[in-house]
Amino acid sequence: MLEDYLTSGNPFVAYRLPGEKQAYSFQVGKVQPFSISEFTPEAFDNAFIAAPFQVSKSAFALWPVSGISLLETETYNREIRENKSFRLPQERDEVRQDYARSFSVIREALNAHAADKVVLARRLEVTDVPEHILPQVFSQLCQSYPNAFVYFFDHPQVGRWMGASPETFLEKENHTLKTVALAATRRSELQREDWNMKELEEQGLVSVFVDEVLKEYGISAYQKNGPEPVRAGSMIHLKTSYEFEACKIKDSVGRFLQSLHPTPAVGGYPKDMAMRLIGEAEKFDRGFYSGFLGPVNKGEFRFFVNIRSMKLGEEKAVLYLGGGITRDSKEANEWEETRLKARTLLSVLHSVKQNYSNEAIHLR
Ligand SMILES: C=C(O[C@@H]1C=C(C(=O)O)C=C[C@H]1O)C(=O)O
Repeated sequence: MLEDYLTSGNPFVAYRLPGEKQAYSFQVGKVQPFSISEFTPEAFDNAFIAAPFQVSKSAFALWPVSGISLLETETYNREIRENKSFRLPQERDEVRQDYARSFSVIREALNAHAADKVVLARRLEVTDVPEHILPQVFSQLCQSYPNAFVYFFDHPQVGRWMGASPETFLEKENHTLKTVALAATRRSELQREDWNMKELEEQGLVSVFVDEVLKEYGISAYQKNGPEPVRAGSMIHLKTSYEFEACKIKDSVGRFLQSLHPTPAVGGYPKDMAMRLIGEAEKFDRGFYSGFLGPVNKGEFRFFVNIRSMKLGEEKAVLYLGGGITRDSKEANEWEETRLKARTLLSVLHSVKQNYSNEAIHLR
């Protein structure tokens, strides 16, 4: 199925929801650019939504040409497992120095108390990624990350993206809305659970922001659990879960999405200043990275943050990797954290490539 879309050049969407066995796919027909403040589950029923990082830019709704099909993801080679011995190759000095420069722009602003947290992202480019291995990479991501939202889609107006996101943005199921405050990163083999002040603060700021948005919408009765550690591939994050009644924002779901996006998990705190600083420090457009995406169906929707993702094109993959910077952040640790996040996709790309051609992956 995915092979057919790729060879025919037809736009498509494929996704696998967290915890589910089956994936879905469809060929894209109608497309509608829209502002996320206009979103209602009714008007966008059956669509797959992709919203960019910047709220001022258009989000896109992609509708199936006809039906949505089930996609088997376990029919591929079961023997390919995430390669635990995978070693991320060294990156070029230039890339390393660019990151250090961007980091110092953010740090100076934080030291001057312009903001309390800013998420700094960078890119990592992998060359020699042939198109024909992509269906298997998707399938392998589904198998390696059963609790992630795994997606692969292509449309000329959005680009070709694949990822395995551990982060819910906003979900509506059975009259209940759910969101999370997810932040702070550790290697999962470090089993220690004594999170330090820096980690508690960077996650706490996401929680503070969610509390503020809920308050702005007059929502005072909500369930809040956490923070608790959650595993995402070879990492552990801290997560606070929120739940409240969907009727509280019945006529303002779109405006609510706009207020919540981007949370300080991928933007920063306060939001507007963090957005400005990201614009100054990062030398590229994030596009759909750290935006949100997911399906809408029968009045319900499941939106996830577009992280642990890559933009695909011309035999290459560009990974986007971010991490929260606070006044206590150390540059070398933050750099290593972005490399750790790269493992989510690179270890799978690597094993699929090895399986096909016995070749390792190459970084540009
Ligand atoms: C921004 C990313 O991840 C986010 C940032 C985290 C952090 O700063 O520790 C942790 C989880 C995510 O909310 C990313 O993976 O690119």
